[in-house]
Parts: sequence; C-alpha cells; structure tokens
Amino acid sequence: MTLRETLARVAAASPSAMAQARAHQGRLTKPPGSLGALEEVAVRLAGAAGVSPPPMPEPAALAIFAADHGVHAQGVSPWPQEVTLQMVANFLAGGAVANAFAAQVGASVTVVDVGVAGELPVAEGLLSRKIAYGTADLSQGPAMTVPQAVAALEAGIEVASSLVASGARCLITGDMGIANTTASAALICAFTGRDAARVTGRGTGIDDTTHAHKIAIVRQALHANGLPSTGLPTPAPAESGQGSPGGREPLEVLAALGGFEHAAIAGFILGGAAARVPVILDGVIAGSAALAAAALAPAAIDHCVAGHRSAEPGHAAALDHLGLRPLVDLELRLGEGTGGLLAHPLVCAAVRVMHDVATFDSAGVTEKQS
Ligand SMILES: Cc1cc2ncn([C@H]3O[C@H](COP(=O)(O)O)[C@@H](O)[C@H]3O)c2cc1C
Ligand SMILES: O=C(O)c1cccnc1
Repeated sequence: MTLRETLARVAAASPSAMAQARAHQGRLTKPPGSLGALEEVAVRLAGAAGVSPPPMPEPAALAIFAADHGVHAQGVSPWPQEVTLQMVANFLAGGAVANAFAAQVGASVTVVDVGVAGELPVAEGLLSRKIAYGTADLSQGPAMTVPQAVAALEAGIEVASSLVASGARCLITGDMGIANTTASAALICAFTGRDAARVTGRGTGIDDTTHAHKIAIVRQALHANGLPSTGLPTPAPAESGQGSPGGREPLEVLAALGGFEHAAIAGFILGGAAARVPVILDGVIAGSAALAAAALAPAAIDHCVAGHRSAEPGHAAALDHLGLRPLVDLELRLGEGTGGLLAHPLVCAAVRVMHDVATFDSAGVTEKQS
C-alpha cells in the first residue's frame, strides 16, 4: 500500500465503542476505576478497534528497523557506527536484550534493514529494504530526500501490513541505529517546539562535554534545514489536524531531520493504524517517529499505546505532545523495542479483563450502596 492510500485509511477512534467499553468497565465486579490506567488502555483499544470489548492484542510482533546516520561523524555517540550492523547480526542470532524480552512475552521478532551502512548476509528473519547506506549528516542539510523518506515510510507500512496478514494482532516498534538519539532529539524539537537543551539526552552514555556538543549539533541541524530552533511549537495533533513546524510540510521535516528507521517506524505506525491493529510504542526513537506519523495523520495516535517512558528527556516531551501516558517507567534507555515488549502483557491483561471478568449481575455480587 502506498503512503497516500494508507493515510486515507487511518480512521479515528470510535466514540461509541469507547462509551460501550467505559460502561462495561463500570459493570465489572470491581470498584469503579480500581484498575487505574489499565481501564483507559482497554477503552483506548476498544475505540481503536471500533468494537467493545476489543480483540485480544495477541499474538504480538516486534519489528526492529535498523539504519545508520551521517550525523555520527559529528561525534554525538560514543559507539562506532559498525555496532549497528553487528547488533543486527546479534538480533538474528537471538542474542540481544530484545530477543530475551520477546521470548519472555511470546512476541515474534522481524529485523528490517532500511539503511545500514554495510552489507548484511541474507538471513531468516531479516528483511532487506535498504534505501541507502546511512543518511546524510542532518547537521549540514537534509538527512534524506523526500522520495527516500517516502520509501522508508512505505517500507514500514509494508512490514506492518504483512505482519498483520500473517496473524499479528499487536505491533511493537523497535529500532537500531548508532547516533539515532540525535536525530530523535532534532525531530522532537521541530515537532514540539521545545528547546534542544531540554530534549537532547545522553543516549548510550556521554559525558558533559559531549552532551553540550550534541545539543549544539541538534541546534545546528535545525538551522541548516531552515527550521526554527525554539519557541514555535506545532499545535498538538488533537487540537490541530496537521502539525507543520515553521510552515513546512511534515514529510519535509521528517526527511530533513529523521533517520531511515524513524521514517520506517512512522510508516509502521500508520500501517498498524490503517489495519486497526494496536501499536505499542517503545522509547524516544519511536516517540519522535510517532510525532511525524501524527503530523501526517493525527488519528494514527488513537491506535498507539505508549509502552514505557525512557530516560531520554525528549521522550517525555514527545509523549506529552501526543497526549500519551506511558505504561511503565523503569528508566530504560536501550531501544530495540525493549520497553514496548515489557508493556505487552499489561496491554493484554487490560483487554482480558473486558473478556473474562464477571459483571455484578452475572456473578450475583451486590453493588455499592451510594
Ligand atoms: C551495544 C548496543 C546495543 C543497542 N541496542 C540499542 N541501542 C540503542 O542505542 C543507539 C542510540 O544511542 P546513541 O544515539 O547514543 O548512539 C541506537 O542504536 C539504539 O537502538 C544500542 C546501542 C548499543 C551500543
Ligand atoms: O529511549 C530509547 O529508546 C533509547 C535511549 C537511549 C539509547 N537508545 C534508545
């Protein structure tokens, strides 16, 4: 499916399914509201599916989108670029944290090369959708051309559609790309209007000097791409329809500042939303990609659940802008889909309540008196 067709298919949550889900929650044998945020998760999934109770969000499929970044040359990450390719091999061999967590929660793992700067062997579980051998350096000009960004978005859409066609009923976002927290911070600045100093984090672990340099690189990237560096927030998707930083098209902003994996994750979100299959978002890379997806199709966010809040400061800013509440906060700062995977059993439990728990009527339990 093309980007245009997918955008046309993304539908907003159904208010009547949400109202039915809320009413059903009120009849279950528990004090009203006693399941806290999990009640809202079930209502959200009912709205997204257009039916209450919503289908169980399983089986789950994790897609890890991998790519390299020209901005790595600016010294924004302490890790060499070849770690991206080496970690792809590790995912395929089953040796990464994402593999352990996926095994724990029963999710499948698909790895997608959308722009790794090196040759990967043909392997089971690896989809080759390479657009280029890494992006250009966003601090010098656009990281991608608009056609490259569209190709990456469409790769993400295709992966979402094919996972759903093979039976997945919940999609989980994953990323791998050394230096991708720099691109994430730049996207978050552009789409939320926050200052680089507030949203740029330490990624895989950098000292104060490198952190100050990374903030300067994010500012330079906004400047080099003709985008405002502070104070011009795009309206939140719920209020606005489309967000367009500095009057620029969302697609242009994504191409200027994003990585191939950011664009592919945005497409994966749109593909899930178009199929009405829920998408659990992982950390700051997914959060920044979701800002782009929301700018392209605001209703896509109705189909997303924020799996966790990462330790990267920009992640909270992105979630705040999107109006998403993270399910867990374990100070994770890994990516790969790890925080999204850990949230999956919680999302399943929230929906199972709607299917399995008795009502006051059916169980003969007396309701609250006043
Ligand atoms: C061994 C290793 C495994 C990883 N798995 C995910 N990331 C995460 O860290 C990287 C982003 O951080 P920065 O912007 O600081 O480079 C991305 O690859 C992300 O997926 C990893 C990083 C490393 C080093
Ligand atoms: O928030 C994340 O997912 C994250 C943080 C640091 C490094 N890589 C990923």
